[in-house]
Amino acid sequence: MSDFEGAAEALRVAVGASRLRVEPHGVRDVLLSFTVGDELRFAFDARPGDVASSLESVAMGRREDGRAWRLPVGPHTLIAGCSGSGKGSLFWSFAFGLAPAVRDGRVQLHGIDLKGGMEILMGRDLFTTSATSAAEAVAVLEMLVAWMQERAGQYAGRLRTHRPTADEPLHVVMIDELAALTAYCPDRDLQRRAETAINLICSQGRAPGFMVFACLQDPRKEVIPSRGLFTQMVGLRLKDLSETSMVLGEVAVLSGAHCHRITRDVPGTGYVLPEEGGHPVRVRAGYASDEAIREVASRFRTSTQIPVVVPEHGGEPSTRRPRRPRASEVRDD
Ligand SMILES: Nc1ncnc2c1ncn2[C@@H]1O[C@H](COP(=O)(O)OP(=O)(O)OP(=O)(O)O)[C@@H](O)[C@H]1O
Repeated sequence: MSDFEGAAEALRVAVGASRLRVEPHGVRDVLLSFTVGDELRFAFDARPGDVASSLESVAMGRREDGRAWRLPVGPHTLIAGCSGSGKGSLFWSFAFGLAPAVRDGRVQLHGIDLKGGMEILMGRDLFTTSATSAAEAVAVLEMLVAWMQERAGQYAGRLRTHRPTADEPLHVVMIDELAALTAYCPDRDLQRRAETAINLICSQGRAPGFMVFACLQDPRKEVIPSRGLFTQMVGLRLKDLSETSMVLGEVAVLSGAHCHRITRDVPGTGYVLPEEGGHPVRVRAGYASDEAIREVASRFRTSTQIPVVVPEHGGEPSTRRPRRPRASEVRDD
């Protein structure tokens, strides 16, 4: 087996394949799988999800074997990739996948984008709350923690798993750059409160239906201490082998996750560990243009938007809790 692993790169080049996988097959045999051509070389468009979707997983794009790439909706997802690796396309593919459920009220998205809102404001109609400053982000996160704990209290001894409905939606916090909140935030108090709230949602949110989907450039522990609370990771293009190992684990690197070898010309490409187990799979997300984001946001807009209010002269930021939309108010266009 190790002889074949050692010769794998030479064999791959000799055959002209884009990829060679070497794995044991039974007790004595070795299986060599060549991928000829590259399914993921050309970009393709992100599309809104299926209206009848069960909310268990979201169609994000394609896998290297040509099959559709579906990402489990949660509970908590971390997308790591350096600048320009295409995190935006994963952010929007995920939001597009949930868009039909946003329109029918089963999902509420909460967008946090501390890069001046450049990313989320384009699709703001999909978001129940939009935070573009650390103070706003903390207001939203603390509101969600309070809702989560209230719902968990109501479920205690009665229900163990949340089923999203328009009355009790799934809440998904979507963070454009997690480190802007947890590592580079100039206000230490807001940073501490944001970290506490994210940790609480990541550790207690699954059962009552509160999830986090966050993007991150730098996966080091100093930058994201709560990395271990995220239940699934996607590794896009990363700087080096040690970063790939931080995101997907050493075993995944040994079995072929090569985020550090992804080239710049295929943004949105990364590796995931499939739910069913086995080798890491190379995937690519669909591309969401600005026009597509605006179009999907207007078509699937949420009927519940909550203004985030931050007092001008100090004091605690707050959000106004909305009345839950009645079924008759849910649009059907
Ligand atoms: N799936 C994709 N297919 C084709 N092009 C893409 C895809 N995803 C992103 N791009 C393009 O790649 C470039 C970088 O993408 P993006 O801004 O999403 O990267 P990023 O990882 O968010 O970077 P940063 O962290 O600096 O914001 C953009 O020009 C974008 O249009």
